[in-house]
Amino acid sequence: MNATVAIIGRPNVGKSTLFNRLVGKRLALVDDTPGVTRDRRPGDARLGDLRFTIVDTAGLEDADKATLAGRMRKQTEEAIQDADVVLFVIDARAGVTPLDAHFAEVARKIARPVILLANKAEGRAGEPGIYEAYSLGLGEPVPISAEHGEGLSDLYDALREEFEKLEAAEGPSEEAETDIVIDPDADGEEDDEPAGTVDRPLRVAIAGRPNAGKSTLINKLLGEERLLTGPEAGITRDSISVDWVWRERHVKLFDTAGMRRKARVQEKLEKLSVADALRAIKFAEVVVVTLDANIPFEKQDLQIIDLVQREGRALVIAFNKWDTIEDRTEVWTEIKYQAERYLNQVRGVAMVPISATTGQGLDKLMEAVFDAYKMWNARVSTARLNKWLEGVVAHHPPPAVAGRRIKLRYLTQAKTRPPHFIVFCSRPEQLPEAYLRYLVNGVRETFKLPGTPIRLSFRKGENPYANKAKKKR
Ligand SMILES: Nc1nc2c(ncn2[C@@H]2O[C@H](COP(=O)(O)OP(=O)(O)OP(=O)(O)O)[C@@H](O)[C@H]2O)c(=O)[nH]1
Ligand SMILES: Nc1nc2c(ncn2[C@@H]2O[C@H](COP(=O)(O)OP(=O)(O)OP(=O)(O)O)[C@@H](O)[C@H]2O)c(=O)[nH]1
Repeated sequence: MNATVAIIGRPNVGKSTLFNRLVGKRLALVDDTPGVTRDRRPGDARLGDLRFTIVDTAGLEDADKATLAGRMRKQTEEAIQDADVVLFVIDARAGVTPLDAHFAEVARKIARPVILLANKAEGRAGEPGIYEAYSLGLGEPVPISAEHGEGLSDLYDALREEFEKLEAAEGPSEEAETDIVIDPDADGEEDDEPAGTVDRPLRVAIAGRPNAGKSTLINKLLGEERLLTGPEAGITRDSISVDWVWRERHVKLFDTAGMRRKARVQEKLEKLSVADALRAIKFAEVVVVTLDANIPFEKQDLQIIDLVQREGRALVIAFNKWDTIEDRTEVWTEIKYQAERYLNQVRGVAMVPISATTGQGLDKLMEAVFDAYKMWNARVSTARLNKWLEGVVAHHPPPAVAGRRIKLRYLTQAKTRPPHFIVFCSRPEQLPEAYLRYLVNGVRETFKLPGTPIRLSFRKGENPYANKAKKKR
């Protein structure tokens, strides 16, 4: 795979310097007059063992304020069209400017993975800008100094991760890409619902251990014996996908091991299915983990659920073969009880009893799939988060460690799909695990995110707004 990576950002943030750094030759013109990069130029880049094509986007020759934003939008969209990954560069010393914010909105709407780079971060002058960068909603900024060659190993890690995802997605699905379409509306947790159209079907994986009924489930959903009449078992190692429409919404379903059962020797199956599940999970936005309601929460089931959680996918659990259960009330009570015990990390996850053979519960299952997807895309405004954090600090502050209280200063959501929150605090390394869980559960309950994997990271630092205020003083 030869990936193409585009560098975008407003004039003068250091795009050409970064380009030169990655290409290793003085190809692009660097100047501190904004707009000196006149062309979109490609170069062969290397970073560690990564090889890729890097494209520097054109600068804007005239600095006519009235047309700048519009022209940048057009140019950026063009550059992004051919790119697999986008590097969005801001100047950490200048902080987030309105033009950056406008630009970030364009970048957020595109279906490409974006890595946010806070350039000119050498020394401490870039620090406030780095914190501010979280507010762009493009994930965690990677501080770099293109000029001094600092932060390149973090850039390497970020790129590598994206390349790996691209490679994984290159398998069976042509359009399996890591979309980062998220809601630019910073003011609420409603989300746009991008997937479900012809162009962007919602990617749903059906995972579960052998014999749980995955193939039967997919066949029933599709209403035809599609999977079983597919290519011969053993021909492909990839999971297979089928397109399907549910209530006018387009869905791409991925199955895992079903097809291969006949081709593989029995003893291999136990091991394989987890690796297979992982593969399907990586393609998917929502994963339906199918359990046999007669024997739910086996070790392998929990392993698969754990994988989904770790991969940060939206999750729904289907309890299949419900037609074979006699005392349904009793069994359901028991399942709910066990779920509390085993599924603490995805508290409140949607659980749906189904029968893949009779079709019972399948509409409920699909409703749960779309609901889970919606939550996975949720965005909570910074204002609401900090209002909540204020209450936490007042009533359940973190414990004192070695006689000093750890201060929680600021909370913001850096990313969706899944929701990822960043807490700025003093001495993050000393916050106890239990307190972290307390915060995650608090966020989950307060902002109504049951069952969604939630990421919460800690950063050492001040409240970026406090910093700004200080600067002004
Ligand atoms: N301090 C510092 N300055 C940098 C860094 N990277 C770039 N610069 C400076 O920032 C200025 C702009 O850099 P360019 O690479 O030309 O910026 P650009 O984004 O390509 O600009 P346009 O071509 O106008 O779009 C130059 O003076 C660079 O020397 C850095 O890491 N630290
Ligand atoms: N009674 C009942 N049996 C079911 C149901 N769903 C699947 N089965 C049966 O369970 C067995 C396994 O179903 P499959 O669909 O092949 O299971 P799978 O999960 O695809 O299995 P692998 O191919 O091994 O991964 C078959 O005998 C199915 O007929 C259900 O809802 N009710």
